[in-house]
Amino acid sequence: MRTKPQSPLINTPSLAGLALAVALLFDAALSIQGLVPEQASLFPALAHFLDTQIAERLHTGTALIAFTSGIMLAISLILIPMQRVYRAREAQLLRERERLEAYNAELAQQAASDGLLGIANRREFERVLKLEWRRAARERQPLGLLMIDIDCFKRFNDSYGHQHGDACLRAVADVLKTAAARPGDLVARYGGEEMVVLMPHTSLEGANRMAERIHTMLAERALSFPDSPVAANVTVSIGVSSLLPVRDAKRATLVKLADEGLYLAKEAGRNRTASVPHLRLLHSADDSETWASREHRA
Ligand SMILES: Nc1nc2c(ncn2[C@@H]2O[C@H](COP(=O)(O)OP(=O)(O)OP(=O)(O)O)[C@@H](O)[C@H]2O)c(=O)[nH]1
Repeated sequence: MRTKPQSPLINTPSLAGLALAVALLFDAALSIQGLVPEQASLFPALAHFLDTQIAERLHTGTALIAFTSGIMLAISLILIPMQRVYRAREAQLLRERERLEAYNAELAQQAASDGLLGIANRREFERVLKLEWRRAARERQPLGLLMIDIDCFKRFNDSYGHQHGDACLRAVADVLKTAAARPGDLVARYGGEEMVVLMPHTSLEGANRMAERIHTMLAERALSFPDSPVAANVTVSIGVSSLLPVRDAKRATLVKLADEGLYLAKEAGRNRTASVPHLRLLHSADDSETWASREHRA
C-alpha cells in the first residue's frame, strides 16, 4: 500500500542545529540557482544572523533532516562564529589591498620618471605642463620654463666614456633639483642631455634668476671637464621663457620659446642664459586680456 509522502521535516534540537538547518537549506537554494556565495547577497545576511545569534562562543549541535524519500540525515556540527572568520579575512584583504596600492604607486612613479636620472621623464613633463598651463590660465599667473643643455657633451662622452657621461648627467639633474626647490617646480629630462624646469607662478625675470642660480650652483659643483672649449668644468646653456596663458597663447609656444632661447645661448658662446624677444600676454586692470608690448631680453 502506498503511503502518503511525508513532507520534509527538520528536527532542530538546539540553536546550532537550527542554524545548520537554515544554512543547509540556504546552501541548497543557492546550488539550485547556480549561485556562489560571493554572488549571493543573502549570504552575508545569514552570516550576520549567525554571528549575532551565536555571538563569540563555539556551539555544537545536531540537525536531523528527514526527506520525503524516507532518507534521514543526521549531522553533528561545531559552529564557529563567522565574525572571527570574517575579521581575519577582512584583515588579510586589507593587507593585500595596501600591498597592491603601494605596488601601483611604485609602478606609476616608475612610468613617470627617467630611470637614469631619477627625475620626471618627457611624458610626465607633457602631462604636468598641460595641467599647469590650465591652472596658470585659471589663476592668471605666468608659467616659466627653462630648457637646459650640457655644453659640448658629445666631447665629454668621447673623452671620458659614457659611464662618466651618465654620472655627469645625474650630477646636473641633482643641481637642477636642488635649485628648483618650490613644491610646484618640476625638473624633467626632455631628451638626450636636455633637461627642463617648469615653474608655476614665475615671470621671465624670475625664470632668469633661477637660470643664474643654476649656473652658479653648477660652477660650485666644479664637475671637471678639462677638454671643454668653454671652461675647465661642466657648464650648461639655458633657454628661458615665460607666458601668461590667456587668449590664443598655446603651451607649445612656451616650449618653443625656451628652445629658441637655448639655441641663442649656444650661438652666443654657451655657458649662458638667453631668451628670445616674444609677445607677452598681459591683462589690464579691468581683467580683459590684451596683447601687449614686445619684450627684448637676451
Ligand atoms: N652618457 C650619455 N650621453 C648621452 C645621453 N643622452 C644623450 N647623450 C649624448 O649627448 C650628446 C649630445 O651631443 P650634441 O647634441 O651633439 O651636443 P653637444 O656635444 O652637447 O654640443 P652643444 O650642445 O652644442 O654644446 C651626444 O653625444 C649623445 O650621445 C645619456 O643618457 N648618457
